[in-house]
Parts: sequence; structure tokens; C-alpha cells
Amino acid sequence: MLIASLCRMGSRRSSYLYYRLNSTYIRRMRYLFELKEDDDICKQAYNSGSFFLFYKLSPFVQQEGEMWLAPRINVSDLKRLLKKFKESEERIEESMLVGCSEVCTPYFALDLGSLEKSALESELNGSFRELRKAFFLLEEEDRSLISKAQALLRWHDNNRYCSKTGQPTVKNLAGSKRVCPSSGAIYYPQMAPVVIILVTDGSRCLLVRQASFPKGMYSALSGFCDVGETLEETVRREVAEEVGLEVDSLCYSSSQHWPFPNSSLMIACHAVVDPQRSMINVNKQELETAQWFSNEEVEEALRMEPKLSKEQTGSLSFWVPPKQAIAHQLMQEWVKNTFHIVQKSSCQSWPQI
Ligand SMILES: NC(=O)C1=CN([C@@H]2O[C@H](COP(=O)(O)OP(=O)(O)OC[C@H]3O[C@@H](n4cnc5c(N)ncnc54)[C@H](OP(=O)(O)O)[C@@H]3O)[C@@H](O)[C@H]2O)C=CC1
Ligand SMILES: [Mg+2]
Repeated sequence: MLIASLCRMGSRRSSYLYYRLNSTYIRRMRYLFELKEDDDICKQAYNSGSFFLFYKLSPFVQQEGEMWLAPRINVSDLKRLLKKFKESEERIEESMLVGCSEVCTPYFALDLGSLEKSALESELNGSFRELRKAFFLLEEEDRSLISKAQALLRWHDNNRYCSKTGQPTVKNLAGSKRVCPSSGAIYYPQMAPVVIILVTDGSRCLLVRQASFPKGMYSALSGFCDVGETLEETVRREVAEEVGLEVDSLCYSSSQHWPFPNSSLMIACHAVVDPQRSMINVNKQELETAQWFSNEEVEEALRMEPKLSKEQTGSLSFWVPPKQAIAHQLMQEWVKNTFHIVQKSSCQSWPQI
């Protein structure tokens, strides 16, 4: 309560003292925590909030010159909009908390899918675009907030009933959980952990194609974690399952929230296999094909614009995901740090069982 009140305080002195007590980051995280924990504080926060709008899970976007933005509207504009469409202001309580600015302006997301789409678009002077398109147009901050917002909106839409009692569940105002009033069961938004692995044999890296990929696109190998597995076990199993290779060592790179088709936490790793045992045996139930590529080939593919590369008739017969996908980042790391990987110095050895 104190944190939220201080965040809202206008006096220079209290802001100064508060700043001295906490870094901006800690202050923001504590503020968001309170909004998630306390419906009253969250309800008050609507008044100073900025709202991302969605239409049936498609985010509202605007183009400004070359730039694409996901505009946020303030609460008075939102109330005006709802009034114009003869909707009650209570609809605001359907919003999900998705973050806050440096100065603790809370960001919410609201889906107006029950209203008329074209009328909304002309009123707002922009359009609702599928996330699969908007994701690659938006800059980092908007992209991440919009992805989180869509994941939350989808999860709430899919979890409106208690799986134990069949009764409707109720969301807390921030949207960080749903509760079944009759059984007391609490449900939290979930995402599935997925490993994404760039396998190398020292001099080459392995890229794969699923039949569902766009024509010519190769990516890193990936797979969902099974219940009960460690990250290392998933990496080892997925590589064995999909391409019939045994991982000797691996290292963690980074992670990414991936909203498609459902919310996944992509956990990116580099994995090393023995070059003497690098014969690929593709599991055709999972993959269309898998192939070893040289450093030069991957470097060239990374330099190409994905859109251009589809039409390109140059020496390369493949292209790779754009920079927004963590697979791209893994390939960049591999291209820049090949020798690092060869020496296995940063890769944790496989534990002896
Ligand atoms: N950001 C990036 O760079 C990349 C992201 N990805 C993402 O990674 C995810 C996983 O990749 P993929 O290689 O297809 O995974 P897997 O190799 O594990 O195989 C996919 C299969 O797993 C089953 N499955 C679906 N959902 C789940 C789940 N939540 N838990 C367990 N099993 C599930 C489905 O089988 P069935 O239909 O038989 O039930 C599906 O066909 C995808 O969502 C993809 O979008 C992939 C590559 C790059
Ligand atoms: Mg896979």
C-alpha cells in the first residue's frame, strides 16, 4: 500500500526520498506487485493507466511514417470510446495489467472484440492487426508488451470455467489469476517451457525444417519440455528424438517469451555433438529435413532480409528467421563465437548419472 501511495505522490520531496530509497526498477516491480495483490489499488490505477486495445486478440496498431506503434490510450479517452459504443464503463475491469512506465504509469490491455471492428478502427484512426504480423513490425518495447498482453487475454478467455467444479471463474482486477468462488481453486496464467537448441559439431551447425515452416526457411531445433524433465534432459531428448544425435555438452544462452501459437517460454541453448558421430537421422514425424551448415552459409543467411530472401535467387537456397526470433540470436552467437563453442569452454559438461 505504501509503495503504491508513494508512487502516486506528487510532492518533489517525497519523490526524492522515495528515489533515494529504491531504484526505479525496484520501485516499478513493487508497484506492479501491489496492483496484482490488491484489487482496490488496481481499480484506482485505472485512472492513471494507459490502455492497449485488442480486437479478438489482434492488437491495435498505427503507422507513423516508416514506424509501427501500438498506441496506448488514457482512461478518459477509453471512457469516451465506450460511451460512444454504448458500453458500460465497467468494461474497463476486464483489462489485464501488462506493465508500467519508468514513472509507474500502469499499462493495461483490453479486448473490445464484442464491438464493431471497422467502426472502432475509424474512431481510433488505426487498425487491428493479427499479432503474427504486428509482432514483426513493432519495436522491442511495444512488441514485448503486446505479446504479453495477448498471451494474458488468451489465457483468460480459455480459462473462464473451473476444471474441478465447472463453475465460472473470476479474474482478479490485474488479471494475474482467476479464482473459482465455489471451490476456492486458484488458476494462474501459464506458459509452456520450450527448449530451442543450436547444435554444433564444432565446425558446422545444424538447422532444421518443419513441414509447416514457410518455404525455404530453416531454424534451430526446438521442443516442449516434458513434465518432470530438467532443461538439460529436454535438450538431450529432443536432439536424440528429432535428429538421432547425442549431445555431449551444452550451455544456456538466453530466453524469450514466444506468443505463437500459445504462450511459450523459449529457453535457448547451444549444444555440442561429437564430430565423429554427427550423421543425422531425421525423425520424419517431427521434421521435414535437417542439415549441417557452415559458418559462412549461416553468416550469409543472417545478413539477408527474410522477406527478400524468399525471392532471392543467389547462391543460398535457404533463409533463417528474422532478428525478433531467438533462433536468429542463437545463430548470430554461433557465427561470432564458433571457436568458443569448439573448445566447449563455456558449455557445461553433461553430468554423469
Ligand atoms: N522463437 C523462435 O525462434 C522459435 C519458436 N518456436 C516455437 O517453439 C514451439 C515448440 O516447437 P516444436 O519444435 O514444434 O515442438 P516439439 O518438437 O515438442 O513438437 C511439437 C508437438 O508437440 C506437441 N505439443 C504441442 N503443444 C505442446 C505443449 N504445450 N506441451 C507438450 N507438447 C506439445 C504437439 O503434438 P500433438 O499435436 O501431436 O499433440 C506438437 O505437434 C512452437 O510453439 C514454436 O512456435 C520454434 C522454433 C523457433
Ligand atoms: Mg520440434
